[in-house]
Parts: sequence; C-alpha cells; structure tokens
Amino acid sequence: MGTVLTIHGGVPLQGKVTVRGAKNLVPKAMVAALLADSPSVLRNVPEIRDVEIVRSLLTIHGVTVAKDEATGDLTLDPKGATSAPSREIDAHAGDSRIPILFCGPLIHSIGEAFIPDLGGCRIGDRPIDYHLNVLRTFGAVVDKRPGGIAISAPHGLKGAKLELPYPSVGATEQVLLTAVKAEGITELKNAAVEPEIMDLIAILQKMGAIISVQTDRVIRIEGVSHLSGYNHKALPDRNEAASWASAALVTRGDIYVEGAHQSDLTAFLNIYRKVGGAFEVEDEGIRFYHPGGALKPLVLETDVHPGFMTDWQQPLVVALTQAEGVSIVHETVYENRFGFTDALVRMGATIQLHRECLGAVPCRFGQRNFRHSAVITGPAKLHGADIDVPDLRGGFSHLIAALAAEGTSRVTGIELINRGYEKFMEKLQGLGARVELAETASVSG
Ligand SMILES: CC(=O)N[C@H]1[C@@H](OP(=O)(O)OP(=O)(O)OC[C@H]2O[C@@H](n3ccc(=O)[nH]c3=O)[C@H](O)[C@@H]2O)O[C@H](CO)[C@@H](O)[C@@H]1O
Ligand SMILES: C=C(OP(=O)(O)O)C(=O)O
Repeated sequence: MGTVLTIHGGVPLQGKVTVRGAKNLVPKAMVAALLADSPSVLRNVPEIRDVEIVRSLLTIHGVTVAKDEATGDLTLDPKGATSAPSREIDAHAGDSRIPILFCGPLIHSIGEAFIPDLGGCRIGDRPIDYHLNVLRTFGAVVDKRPGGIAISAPHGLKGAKLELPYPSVGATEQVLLTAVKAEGITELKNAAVEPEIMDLIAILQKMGAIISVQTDRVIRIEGVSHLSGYNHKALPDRNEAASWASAALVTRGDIYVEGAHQSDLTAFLNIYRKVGGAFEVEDEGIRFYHPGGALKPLVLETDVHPGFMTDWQQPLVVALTQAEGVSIVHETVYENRFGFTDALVRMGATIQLHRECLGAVPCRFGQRNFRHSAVITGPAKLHGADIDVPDLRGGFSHLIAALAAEGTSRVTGIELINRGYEKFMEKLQGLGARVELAETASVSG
C-alpha cells in the first residue's frame, strides 16, 4: 500500500495560508525544556512530524508533554527525566536530526545520553564531527555503539573556548544547549546566527541563561547551575513562508502568507523582487504574487544567515525554470542538494549541474567532485510526470512544479513533506489546487 497524490496542473494558487512555529526552532525549544527544573510552555507549535518525533523522544525520557487541544500549546515538564529503554530509543533511529541536540541537556539532567543514528534530509553526508568535537571539549566522553552513540561526562561539563570550522546551525545549538549549564565561561567563534538560533537564545535567556551575541559570529555564555521553565511563542517558519512565496510565483498565483515575518526573510525578498515576483508586507504577514509579464533570470548563491538560505533554493529553482534566460545557482551549504532537479528535467525543465563553483566566491565543495552548481535555462514548458519525493524541500518543489505543469502528475513519498509543512494538503486545497490523495496497492514511481 502507498499514498499517491494526484496533481492536475495549470491552476494559479490563490488565497491565504498561515505559517506557525518554525520546524528549525520548535523541536529544539522542546529539547531545551529538559534543562529546566520547572515546566515550560511552548506556543505556536505546528503539527509536523519533527515535533511528534521529539515529543516521543522526550516522553520516553520521562518528560511529560501535554498538548492543549484548543490552542496546540505544549507544556513540557522535565521533573521525571530519566534514562530511556534502548529498544525505545532505537525505534527513533533515522527519524530526524534533532536527537543529537539531546546530548548536553540529557547529561545535565540525568548524567548520560544515548543518541540514535540521525535522519533528516539526504542532501549530503551530514557528518556530526563538529558536534562531537565540541562535546569532547566540554569534557564529554563519546562512545560509538551500534545504532548510535553513548555520551557521558564523568568529570562534569566545563565551559571552553571553541571555534567551528564552518558556522553550522546544529553545532552552534549544541554549544548553546550544553554551555548554559556547564561550569564557567564558553566562547564560541564562527557561530551560526540564523533567526532560529536567536530565538533559541531568547528562550534560554528567559530560562535564566547568560548569553551574549557579539560581533563577528562570537557567542559568549556564562554557565549557571539552575534554569527554570520558559513560556515562549516560537518564531514563524520562514522556510515554509518562502516555499509558499515561490509557489505563488511558479503558478502565476497570489498567496497571502499569514505569519511571514519580513526581517527573517530579507535575503529572500530581495531575490524574489529581482526575479520579478511582487510582495506586499503587512503587519501580520506578506502577500506574494506574480505581477504578470516575464520572470527574469539571476545569479544566486546559497549561504549561511544573513545570506540566501539553502532551504529556499529548491522551490525558487522551479521559478527560475520559468524565467526568460539563463540563471545560475551555486549551492555552498550542502554538497549534494540538486538531486531534486532530475525530476524537474523529466518534467521539461532545462537544468545542467556542474562540479565547478559557479559563484562569486569559491566554496568548500569546489575541487571535490560535487555537482553543486546549477545552470537553469528558461522559460521551460513543464508537463506532468510520476515523481517520488526525495526530501522535504525537493519534494515541495516537485509539488509546485506539478501544480504549474500541463497535465497530471502522480506523486509518491509525500509523507516526507509532513516533516516540515503543516497540513499541506489542506493548504493546497484551500488555495484552489486540484489535488487528490489515494491509497493504492502498488505504486509505480
Ligand atoms: C533541523 C534544522 O535546523 N535543520 C537545518 C539546519 O541543519 P543542520 O544544523 O544539520 O545544518 P548545519 O548548519 O549543521 O550544516 C551546514 C554544513 O555544515 C556541515 N557540518 C555540520 C555539522 C557537522 O558536525 N559537520 C559538518 O561538516 C554540513 O554537512 C553542512 O554542509 O541548518 C541547515 C543550514 O541552514 C538547514 O538547511 C536545515 O534545515
Ligand atoms: C534540510 C532540512 O531539514 P533537516 O535538517 O531537518 O533535514 C530542511 O528543512 O530543508
């Protein structure tokens, strides 16, 4: 049995969608609740799979997670925190990237952690060497075991001077979640400063942490011995907002994204305007629309914040297939994030991948045989196809390509999209998309 989504293309998406708390913040805020000695309340929580995974991981570690059915708010009470049965931890292997962030909080609360093998999008190797190196510098002992890693700190966790080789989001969060209760002062150089990290810092500060964000990617943390629960409204999901914005452009539609927050999307909005999209910023959201006429090609590089976020790249590439002329996209964050373009080419797009850095600045992947630059020639007439969703953003980009295409597409593997897009079927239907879900006995991709 499998679920097949049938999409009849050619309908401009029009209407309103609401984005709630960010996938890249909410699960981490839930992990932070483990650091407290009283309950936390998290608001604006989306119904996505990554939240369910972390809820389950917290629950098996003795944290009580209660959901207010009317508001969706979560109350997380860590007072019963304890080791989890390995069988139940193993069941979470391959689920998401968040478990690695349990290391510091679990050591602080119960003295040890067992972290199952990670999941998340397959868009490169996604090693965890930075995470393990910073944990070791704090004094943790890391033991690789079949199915995961065991971590403990027989002599406690102590603040340290650290520098990341690259401003990794997850490794910066690892440092924050560990340093807040480590003994002494931690200084992190080359930290990531994405808005979701700033929101995590806001949460930790509400809990009683002492953290200063200094110039040039330096974060300084003074460890404290106790933290209290927080009450926090998660920042909205800027990546989902950017996805719907691209959907409006690709389908020549008009979508008001309630919850979209201008200052978290500055780099995206500049590119959106340059490619020929229009937007109107309101207090509660942003209206994104295709103003008519031809889209313009451009040259674009993904980067860490405040640059153009890598998770915005895939849906925007679909818009670039409709621009008049040649666009270049240089992916500098992940070495293997253009796999999704194969399906776009099958749908009629002209996209060539190159190993060279086709950007202003050579990146880490230049001489290493990774096809991480894309040349997109438009406008291309897209036609429907059978597609198997490869990953979260790639999958969303396939959906919007199918929505713009002539004819019918059959999409499998859409469960992956639930990991980051809340109620996307309802949202698509609300925007006028002609989509149908069906269960089938045999699925051909
Ligand atoms: C759940 C979550 O928040 N996911 C986001 C997070 O992923 P995530 O935190 O996994 O991404 P990172 O910022 O850590 O990764 C950036 C780069 O650093 C490399 N690296 C990272 C860690 C490490 O130990 N070693 C190493 O080499 C990665 O392979 C990648 O090339 O930030 C990414 C970059 O903004 C986003 O695309 C993801 O949506
Ligand atoms: C890469 C992504 O997520 P994750 O890090 O959870 O795999 C994403 O959200 O596009």
